[in-house]
Amino acid sequence: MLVSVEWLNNNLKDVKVVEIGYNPQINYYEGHIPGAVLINWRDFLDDNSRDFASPGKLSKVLGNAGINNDDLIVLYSEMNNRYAFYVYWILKAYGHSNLAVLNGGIYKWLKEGYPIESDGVVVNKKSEYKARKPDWSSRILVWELLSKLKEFVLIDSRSKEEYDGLTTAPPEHKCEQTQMSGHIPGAKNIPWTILLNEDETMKSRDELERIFSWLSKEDKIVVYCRTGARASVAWYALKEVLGFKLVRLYDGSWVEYGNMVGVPVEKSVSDRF
Ligand SMILES: O=S(=O)([O-])[S-]
Repeated sequence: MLVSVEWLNNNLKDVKVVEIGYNPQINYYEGHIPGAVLINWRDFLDDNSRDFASPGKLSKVLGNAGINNDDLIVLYSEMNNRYAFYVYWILKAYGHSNLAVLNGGIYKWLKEGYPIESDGVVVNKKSEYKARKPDWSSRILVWELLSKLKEFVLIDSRSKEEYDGLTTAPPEHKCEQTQMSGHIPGAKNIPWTILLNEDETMKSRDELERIFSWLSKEDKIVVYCRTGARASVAWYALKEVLGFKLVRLYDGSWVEYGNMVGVPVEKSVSDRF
């Protein structure tokens, strides 16, 4: 579910607002939505790998933030809300269905003149959260992707420059290069920014239908980007807005694929790396 800034402002007392922090998390301290707790996106991951937190760890993270299983969680994040969609995808897998992303995130909130708080970190009374074992039917791992590559309709949510092989990372992630540039063979490039309006809200259902009109409801769709965050916006648009049933996120994405030996890669320009 997407909620508007107006709706959130009217319902702040009845929901748990969570800002998903990236590094550095200065933005939260400079100003955040009143009552919003800060949880870093890495807290949703395992401590020692890029896999996801165990149900035990997730229960602790959400419990420490004062969140209960029945709470309506409203997520927003830095980086154009991309980590809010990513965490939405993770929490859905863990069975938290009372979940929303703030449409347009903090950018839209500020633009509309709603109040912010900047007097330190919000600390809620701890609660007893119980995360269930995750259902990863919306996720695909690289071995399955590679073994059935031709079965899938692949959507690459990165920028055209990344897709074309001109760069391996967007400017905000320049330090984290991959060995190879290009894209997974057969993938179609639908940069994630196409799905958003200028005010960072998601495009209307009609506009999204037009963007994805080349897909059929039976297609087995796989979306990917560099680490899974931008592609989670496409996953949301396809699954939650347009109702495509067979859409999965390859969260290993280019950071995994572009560092693998011997996997097929397509690029639109000659090798520059
Ligand atoms: O948004 S990202 O995961 O591609 S860096």
